[in-house]
Amino acid sequence: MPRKIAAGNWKMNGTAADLDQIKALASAHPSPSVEILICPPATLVAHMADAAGPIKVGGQDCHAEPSGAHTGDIAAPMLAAAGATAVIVGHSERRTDHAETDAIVQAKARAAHAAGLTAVICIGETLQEREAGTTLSVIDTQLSGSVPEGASDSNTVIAYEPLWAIGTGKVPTLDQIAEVHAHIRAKHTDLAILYGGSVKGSNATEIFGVPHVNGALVGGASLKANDFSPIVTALENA
Ligand SMILES: O=C(CO)COP(=O)(O)O
Repeated sequence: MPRKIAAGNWKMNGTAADLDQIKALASAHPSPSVEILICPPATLVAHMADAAGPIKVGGQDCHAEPSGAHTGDIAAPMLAAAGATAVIVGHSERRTDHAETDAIVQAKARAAHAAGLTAVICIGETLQEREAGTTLSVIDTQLSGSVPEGASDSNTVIAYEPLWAIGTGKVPTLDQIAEVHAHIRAKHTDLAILYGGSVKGSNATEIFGVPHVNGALVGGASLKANDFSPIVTALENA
């Protein structure tokens, strides 16, 4: 069975004052039966790792190189040294804002593996691609281009995040989630597959009931412990 993960992506939100949220989350889940992973901005990784108790901490991106002249970038070994155990790579906001291709995402995932981090590789279709009926072929291209050789349940997680569901409050139907997750499962039998896009406490239970959904990658509802905790509980009970 793949691992079960309730993951939060804080995106470009949070300062030291928000570490109270991680402390509250840790005290609400002192011995969780699923993995809880929070990916704060890079400025908070080390602080959060100190305060997180049983909660794992991850980065939101890493460079493909382990060091060098890359102003503003963060290397995977730096994240590991700061206490991270995972890093998100290929989030659609990075693919869009920073023109990251599948090849770049794959190189970043390799860098994550080399640093001993779990790579949380994000894929997903745009609304136009869904309406054109090309969702599964887009997923195939992203999977074959972004997932490196040597990916296993211990070092790689796939996050399916349809772009049109991110931050919009729109969630695919359960059948639509099921179709894509089954498609990914057929190619990656051992990897955890997370769903992401407008997951909340109110819809988590039904989403976690979909076959081959092994958890969630949550944006907005991961910022506050009171919002994220019910999602963790829903996954524990799934
Ligand atoms: O992009 C996401 C997580 O990486 C999803 O964001 P929301 O949960 O805010 O829709």
